[in-house]
Amino acid sequence: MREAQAIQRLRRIATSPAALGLKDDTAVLDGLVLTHDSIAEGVHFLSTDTAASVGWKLVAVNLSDLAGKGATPAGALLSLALSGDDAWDMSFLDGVEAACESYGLPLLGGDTIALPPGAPRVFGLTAIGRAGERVPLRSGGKAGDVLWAIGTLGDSAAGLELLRLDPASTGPLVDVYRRPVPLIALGQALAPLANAMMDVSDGLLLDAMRMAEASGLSAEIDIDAIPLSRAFIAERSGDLTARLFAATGGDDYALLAAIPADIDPLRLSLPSGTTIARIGCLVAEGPRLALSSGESPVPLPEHLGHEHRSNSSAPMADRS
Ligand SMILES: Nc1ncnc2c1ncn2[C@@H]1O[C@H](COP(=O)(O)OP(=O)(O)O)[C@@H](O)[C@H]1O
Ligand SMILES: Cc1ncc(C[n+]2csc(CCOP(=O)(O)OP(=O)(O)O)c2C)c(N)n1
Ligand SMILES: [Mg+2]
Repeated sequence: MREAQAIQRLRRIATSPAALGLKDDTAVLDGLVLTHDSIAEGVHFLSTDTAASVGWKLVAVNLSDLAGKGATPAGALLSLALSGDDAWDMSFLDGVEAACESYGLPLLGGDTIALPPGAPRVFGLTAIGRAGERVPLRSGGKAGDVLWAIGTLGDSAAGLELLRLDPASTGPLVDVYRRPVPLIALGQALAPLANAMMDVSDGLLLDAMRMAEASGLSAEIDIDAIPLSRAFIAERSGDLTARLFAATGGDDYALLAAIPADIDPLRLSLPSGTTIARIGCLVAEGPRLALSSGESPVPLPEHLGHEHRSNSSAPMADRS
């Protein structure tokens, strides 16, 4: 089954208005922003990744969803699966602690289980945030809004490719893959201005299409405007192939915001070193997603980003 099919089925269960029809990254209940993301060995991290970086990543990917809604971290519940390797598990918790301390996220509780020997590691975290004066949804985009990317794209996917070639790889791209930085302060600064906002976790093109879909609009993206880091360009160049890789690789934990054209977020006093780039706009007409480079249209790549899909089609009876 595909992730989208599962969520479609879940929509019939999640009928509370707070669930926002499962059409956003978070739920919004009584002034709280709620999100839950899991990470699994072989799916979100490599067996060779350090335990502390896995703990950090679990917290960071959840905080990124709060950042996308401009929320302030208020608390977390951790789902911990002990692997039987005590040193690994302790180091994992060091990583969880470091990220919680860095972003002022109090751990409030959770659950602990032990995995059967050799089972892949899977962890979950529920992050709870306090909503700001406005919570920008995926669905709030207006025709004419400018699309802004906050943070660089493609670093993590490039880091993962380096690690696949050589698990001993190091450097800034590997660091972004292992220890993503949630853009909490930027999300808080932009939320009051944005008609729509979300974090980019599955790939810019897929997430931009989701924002356009939720807003009943079309997204136009200038592939040349996608923000790339110096490390990314040094590794892969800034040509069209590299840019499409950056726009579809996912795991970025950047933000995508739709902001009215008459507001210039570059005028805000954003934290120094912030990368923020005007990458396109939302329009009323046209295909759901259109790409261009210079003045020329660019055909959409086959895969716009990462979507989970189960490999097994074995019926339940065969699984026992
Ligand atoms: N197993 C699940 N049970 C209930 N809701 C789910 C489940 N999986 C995903 N969702 C909901 O579907 C929506 C989309 O999920 P997802 O794509 O994972 O969001 P994000 O990329 O922001 O983490 C969210 O509202 C999420 O809460
Ligand atoms: C070992 C490994 N293989 C592949 C990837 C790439 N990858 C896995 S999940 C994902 C997208 C984000 O994960 P998801 O579970 O969809 O998070 P969410 O969108 O729910 O925040 C990407 C790009 C990875 N991070 N690690
Ligand atoms: Mg999720």
